[in-house]
Amino acid sequence: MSRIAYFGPQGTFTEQAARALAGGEELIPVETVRLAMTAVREGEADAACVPIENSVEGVVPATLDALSESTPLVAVAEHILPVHFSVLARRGGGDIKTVASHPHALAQVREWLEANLPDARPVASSSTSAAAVGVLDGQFDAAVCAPVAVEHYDLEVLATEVADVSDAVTRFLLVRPPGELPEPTGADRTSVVAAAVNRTGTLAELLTALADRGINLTRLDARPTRNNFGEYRFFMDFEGHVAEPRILDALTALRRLCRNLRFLGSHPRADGTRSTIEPGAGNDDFVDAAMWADAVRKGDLA
Ligand SMILES: O=C(O)C(=O)Cc1ccccc1
Repeated sequence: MSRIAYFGPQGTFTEQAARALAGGEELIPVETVRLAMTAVREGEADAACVPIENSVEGVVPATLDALSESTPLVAVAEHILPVHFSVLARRGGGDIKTVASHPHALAQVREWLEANLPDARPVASSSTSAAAVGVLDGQFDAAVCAPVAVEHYDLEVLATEVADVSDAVTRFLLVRPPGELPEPTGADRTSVVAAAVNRTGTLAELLTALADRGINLTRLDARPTRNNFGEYRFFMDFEGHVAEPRILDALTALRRLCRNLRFLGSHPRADGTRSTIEPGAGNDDFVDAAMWADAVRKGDLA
């Protein structure tokens, strides 16, 4: 049985995603996203389940930072969860003066809190379940949690189905040390993080390397390198799988353009969306062009 570290404690959205991605495996709750990945890097877990991006709030910065540091990990699977929240409080508790949750959760219920708990001060906690634990401990008066949290924490449900944007979703990754990659399916996503040299036009060059090969970008985020003020790493997700000639060609182009390029995985997309293939940019076109160039080089073609 594999050991899967997940961003816990018990009852987080990430636990729900981990169950969907690796249900029969041993699930180990870990306090932060970074520590979940450290558990994998240090061999205490075989894989980690972490949140990566939300349709309302965007990327989870802690996940990007942990993916770019230390030894490489690659994403081998993803899961998308619809996200709505339950608001929990101590049984028989008094006024709600503080309401705690993960910053992503607070950002997604801001309007609801203003309308329903206008006097409560929002307080950031490390995860939605950490907020529930804080309510039990008397640290906060209410917590904005995943619906499953009530199964783990003896708290009263003040409200369910809370969400300012009703169809919000969060995408989660299963990451593990580099090894055999999942097979390409035609509906895949590839991720990289690029440390480009700091000169005019470098980001445009990276994006052009993809655009020239007809590769559709699905996410672009920048995070500071932390060492040099003004220097950034670019996280790019795009359609396709490294096993495809067109994607491999793009990766080698990116590698030439970057001071440092880290491959973060190729895996099937949870939404099943198949890659867009532009005219002249299919895998057959790349194979055919490479064969033609090879023949020219060998002098087989006039
Ligand atoms: O704190 C959690 O439950 C998480 O898994 C992170 C998170 C927070 C808010 C929305 C989706 C995921």
